[in-house]
Amino acid sequence: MATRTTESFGFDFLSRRIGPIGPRHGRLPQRKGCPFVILERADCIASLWQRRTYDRLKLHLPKQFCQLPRLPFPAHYPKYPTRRQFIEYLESYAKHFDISPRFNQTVQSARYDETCGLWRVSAIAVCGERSHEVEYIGRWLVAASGENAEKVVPDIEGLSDFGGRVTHVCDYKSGHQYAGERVLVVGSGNSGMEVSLDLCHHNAHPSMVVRNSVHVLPREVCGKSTFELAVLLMKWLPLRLVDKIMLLLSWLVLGNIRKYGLRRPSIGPLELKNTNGRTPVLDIGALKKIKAGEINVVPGAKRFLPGRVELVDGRFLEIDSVIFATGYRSNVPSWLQGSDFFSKEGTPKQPFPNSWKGKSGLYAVGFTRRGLAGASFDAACIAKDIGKNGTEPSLNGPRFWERCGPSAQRTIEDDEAILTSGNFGIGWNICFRETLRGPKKVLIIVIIVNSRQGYGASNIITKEVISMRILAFVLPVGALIERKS
Ligand SMILES: NC(=O)C1=CN([C@@H]2O[C@H](COP(=O)(O)OP(=O)(O)OC[C@H]3O[C@@H](n4cnc5c(N)ncnc54)[C@H](OP(=O)(O)O)[C@@H]3O)[C@@H](O)[C@H]2O)C=CC1
Ligand SMILES: O=C(O)C(=O)Cc1c[nH]c2ccccc12
Repeated sequence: MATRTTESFGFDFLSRRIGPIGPRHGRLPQRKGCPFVILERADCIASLWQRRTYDRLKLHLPKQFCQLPRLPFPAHYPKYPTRRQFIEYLESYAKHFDISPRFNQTVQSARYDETCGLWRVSAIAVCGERSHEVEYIGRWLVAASGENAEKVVPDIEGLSDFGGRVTHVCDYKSGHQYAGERVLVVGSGNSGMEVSLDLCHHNAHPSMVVRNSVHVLPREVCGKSTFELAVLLMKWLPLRLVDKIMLLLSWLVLGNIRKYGLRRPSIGPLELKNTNGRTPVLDIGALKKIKAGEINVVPGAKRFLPGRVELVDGRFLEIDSVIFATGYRSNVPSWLQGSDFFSKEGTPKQPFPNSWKGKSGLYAVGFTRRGLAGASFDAACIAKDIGKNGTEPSLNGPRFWERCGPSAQRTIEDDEAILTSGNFGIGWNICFRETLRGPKKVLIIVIIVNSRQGYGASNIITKEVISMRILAFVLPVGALIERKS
């Protein structure tokens, strides 16, 4: 039978994806002595990197911009680690710091319970054929489900009639399966460019849809990373001047890209990244293939027909397959309830660098469109903030939670419903829960007391509740939870 389990935590760290961001922010509070739990919907860490990236992928920023705090990449790693190396690094990171996410747990909802001043998170835990609901209760909630939680596939007319293979780039592994095929790659971000290049390497014939302006920068100028150069120049020069230098260098290395169907945006690459979040393409060889005519640049796709596509300029292209490299989106709005901290697109409304802290103990890590370095910044701010609260005298820290032991865990039938809850003042709260077991209704009262009063206090409260003449089954300190003062 499906059951529901409730667990209480002094500190909850919730993540639905343990990419580079999960272990990172899991690590920091641990150092501060805060217990936490990381929820992960996949069955492994770094699931995006393990399952949703192609074989040939390498980091396109130098490794020093992609490492997590307190454990650098191994010295023997190359400047641009491969996908495999990056995954191994993340796995060793989790192992080194003893970070064990709870896998196969998908958060359904998270909401702040005003009454007890705590976050309530409901997750579906899958174990083989069985699944059950788990409720986590905690004082803090960190949204770390990422900017790339779900793939974006545009709804283009006629796609269902196309008849050929249709894939999103997150399911693309290599061009091996596309040898000899005419492939339409929709999208010209870093994924679209790199997949088109990989297709060329496998003797496929890609046409890449570029519907908009795009900044293409060489990954390196004279053996030096363009990104690193930009970071360096930003220390002394204003953003717009750095952008001008980047564009000049790009022109020197790549030439005029306009004649290949690639228009540059009117705003410079770094300014555009800062204002719109659009990442410039860091070219690792696709441009050469475009110049050689091996990657055919085409305008927007208007509609699909069996075996072909009609472009917005009225041309028709015969194609065998379609790969959507049309990006990803956040899924925070689908599970975070009652908070106006996130926009409907699922990213914090406050811009960087103030996007990591919401109200009532809500935090966000990794939504700043600043790659791994941005997530690192958020994580450090959050850990520091929680660490500050954690040393308040009203809080007992992790020892309290250890003392709670098994009493902090209970299992209730899944047809239980929260009936009501009330704040009874003087440092404790009571939540009434109703459980329907067959025809009989049982009222369960979960007592939430200030931890410092311990079990003794909860007994007193229990007696008081009973003396209030409520017909009740009192759960023995079902959820002893630190009350937010
Ligand atoms: N080696 C590496 O390190 C790599 C890193 N990345 C990173 O991963 C992240 C995701 O990149 P990516 O997957 O490229 O996604 P992006 O969101 O960066 O790019 C999506 C692309 O799809 C286009 N697009 C969206 N909808 C349509 C449509 N209906 N018709 C035509 N084009 C469309 C967009 O065009 P428009 O601009 O008009 O919206 C854009 O060019 C980025 O941060 C990127 O830098 C990705 C690949 C490799
Ligand atoms: O990969 C991303 O989305 C990033 O935010 C980091 C990043 C990758 N390439 C860049 C080029 C310019 C500025 C940031 C990045």
